Amino acid sequence: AVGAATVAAAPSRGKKCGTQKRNPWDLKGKVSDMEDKVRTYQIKVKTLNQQNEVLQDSVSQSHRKIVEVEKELQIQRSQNGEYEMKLQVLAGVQDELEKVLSDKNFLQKELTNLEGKYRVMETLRDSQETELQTLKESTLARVQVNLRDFEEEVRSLKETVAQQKDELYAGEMERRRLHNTIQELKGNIRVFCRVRPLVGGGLPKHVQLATSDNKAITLAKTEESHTGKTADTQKNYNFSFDRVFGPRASQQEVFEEISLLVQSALDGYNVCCFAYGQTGSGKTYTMEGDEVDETRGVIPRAVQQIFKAAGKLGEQGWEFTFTASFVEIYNETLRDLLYTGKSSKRPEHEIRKTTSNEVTITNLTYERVSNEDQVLGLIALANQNRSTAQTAQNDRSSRSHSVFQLDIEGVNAGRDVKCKSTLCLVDLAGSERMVKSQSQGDRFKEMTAINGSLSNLGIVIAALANKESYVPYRNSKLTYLLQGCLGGNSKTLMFVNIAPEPDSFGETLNSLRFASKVSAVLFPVFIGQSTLMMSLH
Ligand SMILES: Nc1ncnc2c1ncn2[C@@H]1O[C@H](COP(=O)(O)OP(=O)(O)OP(=O)(O)O)[C@@H](O)[C@H]1O
Repeated sequence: AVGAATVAAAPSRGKKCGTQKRNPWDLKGKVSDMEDKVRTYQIKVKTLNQQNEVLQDSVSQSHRKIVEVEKELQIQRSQNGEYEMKLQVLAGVQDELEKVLSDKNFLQKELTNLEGKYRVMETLRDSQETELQTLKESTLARVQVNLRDFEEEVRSLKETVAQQKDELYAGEMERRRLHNTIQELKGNIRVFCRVRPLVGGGLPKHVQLATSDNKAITLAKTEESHTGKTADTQKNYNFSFDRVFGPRASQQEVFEEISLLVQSALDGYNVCCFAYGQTGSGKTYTMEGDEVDETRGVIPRAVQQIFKAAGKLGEQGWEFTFTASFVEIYNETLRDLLYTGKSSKRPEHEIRKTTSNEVTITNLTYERVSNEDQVLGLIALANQNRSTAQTAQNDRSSRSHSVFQLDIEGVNAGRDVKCKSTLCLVDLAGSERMVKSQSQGDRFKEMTAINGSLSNLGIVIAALANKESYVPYRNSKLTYLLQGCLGGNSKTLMFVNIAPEPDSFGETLNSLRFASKVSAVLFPVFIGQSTLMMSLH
């Protein structure tokens, strides 16, 4: 600003000079003008120089400033680069934030939506809870009333049930008493006769059965005239028993009679059933029968009845345990038919009496059973054991007694009563008499043993029926083993099985006579036929 003022002052002086006109001659004046001009110019130059310097100064200053500004610009530019990068990053962040924001908005909307729904649900729940509460209260009240009614009903039903149980128990006891009275009236010892069908079929000619009461049987023998001049005569042998079954009688029919005794076994009475008769007369068929349902014999049917009846008595509080054993008596020696061990290690057996006077056999298999199938399995095992012995000794089973025993123990804990009994089913050895010519050695020994034990059985039964003070149980293994099941309140049933073929006449007559002896000692008063029979001897 100072420079500019100085330069502005110079032209005003020059102008003044320029206005003064010099004469051409006035050289001096002219020189002085010139000098003035020079001085002015000099001043101008000086001023200009000064201005120049000032300007140069300011230019250099400006340069410096430019450098500085450029530097700053440089810095600024590099900062700008950084800023741009940051800006880019921030733009990315902004994008993300915007996305997040839009997500947030979406979620917010959803949330609002859900909150709305939740509120609706809450309202619904509240109303349902109120409804439920009301329902609960009313139902509870109703249920409580019903429950009280039910309790009352249950109490009265329980009383009725208890009363009916008492009545049922009294009824059951009365049934037992009556059943036993009937059995005793029928006789604690009974004899049934069963005629086997002819081997070739058809009806036997010399064996006639009474048609009226199923109790009489007539054995007829035609005797040829020795002289040939008189007509042949027919001799009739009449017998009567508690029941006679003809060749057509089914296993079911036969069992119906025995089933009453089987019931007695469950009622706590010992029951013993024998099959007596010559070899091939049908003893095993009667006692065991075949495997087919209709032809099953006494043992499987009795067992079936017992388990069925025990199940029914279970409803009245009775609990039963059953123990089965199966023993063979051959030549007065006992053999366990349920033995499953090595034959070389077969133990020996002895009949013993326990301290409570019960008969037991040492080393014998006593098998706990609870259903029919188990017993059938044991019968099969016994048959297997018998057939093994059979191969070693021909026809052995006919010459041995086989005794199946089922020990029955019943407890009625509620009534504090117990009952104990044994059901004994015996397939006796063939009863044929000794033929002297054939009976030697072992065979003679066998026959003696069989005849001995069978006749002793007759003697024991007779002694029991006559209520004799001494009963010779110990005279044979069979009666010693069975003494618990014979006598007292026990029920005894003897089957006499007979073969109807004419060539068996002698043995049949013999069997009928033996059975009649037993029958006769039992009913000497009632059965006239027995008296007739006795006279035949
Ligand atoms: N009532 C009957 N109905 C049909 N078949 C019978 C009858 N009784 C016996 N049998 C048949 O007669 C044959 C001989 O009977 P079973 O074996 O029962 O005689 P057993 O007296 O037991 O002879 P053993 O003393 O040899 O054992 C058998 O084949 C048997 O099936």
